Amino acid sequence: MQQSTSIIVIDDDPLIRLVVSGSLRAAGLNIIEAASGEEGLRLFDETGADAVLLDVTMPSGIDGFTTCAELRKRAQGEHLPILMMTGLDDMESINRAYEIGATDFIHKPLNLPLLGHRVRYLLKTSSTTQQLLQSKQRLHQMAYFDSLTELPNRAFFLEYLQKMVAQAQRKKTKLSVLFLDLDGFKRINDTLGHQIGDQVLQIAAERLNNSIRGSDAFAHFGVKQNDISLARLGGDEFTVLLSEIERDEDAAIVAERIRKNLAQPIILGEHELVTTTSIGIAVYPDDGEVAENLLKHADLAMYYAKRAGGDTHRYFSVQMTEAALRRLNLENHLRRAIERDELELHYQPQLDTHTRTFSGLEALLRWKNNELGSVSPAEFIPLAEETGLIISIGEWVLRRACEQVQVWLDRGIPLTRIAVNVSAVQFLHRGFPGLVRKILNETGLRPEILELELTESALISDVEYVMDVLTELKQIGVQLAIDDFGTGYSSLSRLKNFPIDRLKVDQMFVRNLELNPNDGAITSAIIAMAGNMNMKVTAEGVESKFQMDFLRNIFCDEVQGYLLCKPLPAKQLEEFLNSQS
Ligand SMILES: Nc1nc2c(ncn2[C@@H]2O[C@@H]3COP(=O)(O)O[C@H]4[C@@H](O)[C@H](n5cnc6c(=O)[nH]c(N)nc65)O[C@@H]4COP(=O)(O)O[C@H]3[C@H]2O)c(=O)[nH]1
Repeated sequence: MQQSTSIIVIDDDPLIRLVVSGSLRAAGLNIIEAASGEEGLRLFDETGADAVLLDVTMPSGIDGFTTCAELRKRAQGEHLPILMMTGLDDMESINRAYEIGATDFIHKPLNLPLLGHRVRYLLKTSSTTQQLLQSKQRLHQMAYFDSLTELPNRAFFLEYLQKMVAQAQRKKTKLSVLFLDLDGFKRINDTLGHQIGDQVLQIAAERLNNSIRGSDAFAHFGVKQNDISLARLGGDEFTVLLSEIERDEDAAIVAERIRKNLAQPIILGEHELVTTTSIGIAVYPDDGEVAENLLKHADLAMYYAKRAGGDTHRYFSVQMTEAALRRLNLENHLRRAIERDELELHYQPQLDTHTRTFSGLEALLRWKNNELGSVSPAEFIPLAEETGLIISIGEWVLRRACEQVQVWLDRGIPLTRIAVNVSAVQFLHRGFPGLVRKILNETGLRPEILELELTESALISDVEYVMDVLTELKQIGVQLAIDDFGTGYSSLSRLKNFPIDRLKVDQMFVRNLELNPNDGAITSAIIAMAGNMNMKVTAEGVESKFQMDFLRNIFCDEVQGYLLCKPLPAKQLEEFLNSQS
């Protein structure tokens, strides 16, 4: 036992103090003497102690029981070994001593030679108990808290939510679960690395905490309110529980406060990041009567907020479940579409307005499934992007299109270009340029024949990374086009830094040419500016002669649309091209 181990001996009898202290000092312990309960408490507060020896009867002040109870109330005294000194047959005192929190007792007259051993034994068992307690606390922390943000985790949240649902049921009140997901977090992680990703999550957790501070949602749980009013479920998913709301709308007020706080830019070194948040809301009892369903429905509502473009909130509705079932069904079938040979490419010709010949083709994906019938790419491409299936599907499209065009070129059909749509997810996936190079090698197609149609959204993330990929693609020798131009975020001045060969004006402008003179003006301006930047322009969705003439008059390089030809399967497209020559 170390000399620094200190024991407070509290007894009003100076003789007992003397002999007890002497015996304990001889056992190597450091002794502090106190002549009353009050003095003992004061000394404990001032110096602390590893154990206390305490006389039961001290007539002049507070007695041993009160002193023991007072010691136990102190944070430091909760697990303090307290040895009480009682009369030999005083069963009542012994029982009371245990009830009040004494660790053990010794009776008078004291057996002094044994006293040192007794106290050392007590200290030893107490330190083992302390260690057990600490490991229990650590285990609890690990099981119920997330180590990165120190927020409660999914297990904690679900248990707590169950309790709160039971309470809401008893009290006939409403509660609300908010399910949060950071928009574009995966991209931050992928492009800037996990360390930055982790920092973003920590900052988000802190902002969340600040957003809900002051709410009393967790007051009754016996854990500090700010620690548990929200949880991190994993990844970039967080939840907030509002355990009592009056009206459904109250949840949206909280959601909006959170959304705005989280949308503030985050500065990390030289990076300025904006992470917006999508929030789904489910309200008890309407949206679910058990915790798991409420959480599931809030998650589903979050997914709809995300699909609406993110940075917003959505309330759960029953229709969402139906749509989710369809989505799940679609996803299951889509996973096996390639191996079941359900995918096919159609090709739509593009007309060169200067030479009046069909110069290029756009490959458009079609999916026909026995159970689902034909599914529109507008429906399954976003699903493929969300599930990551677009990586294998996109590779299939690229290979199939290159193979087919090479076959046509070998047959002497004079094609100068095949345009293939590339999703943002696919473009930003590591190794995309390598894949393009590999497919060109495998199929033997000359690189300049292949044009990759990128979306504006692919270009707005990490500018440096995007520039590297574009440069590598240009080194391979392929052409680069921006699809659906005019509707997205890019301005032409931003695009001028990128090595882009062509803009495809969005169908929306072409559709309104007859009705809205503004759209005509915008289209003319895009064509003029693109010309200045050495980019060609293709107009999509041309359906009428008026649109065609208008576009030709403003020197649009190429047009594509139902007026000329619908997207056709390979065989029919070949017949169409042959009929034109
Ligand atoms: N109203 C009208 N529509 C016309 C006309 N001419 C062509 N279209 C349609 O307009 C869409 C043009 O393709 P997009 O803007 O790239 O838009 C495409 C593209 O974003 C995506 N997509 C299609 N195939 C692929 C693919 O292989 N990979 C990826 N990542 N996306 C694809 O799905 C979208 C929709 O494809 P589709 O349904 O094939 O729809 C095609 C095409 O069939 C017209 O005169 N009038």
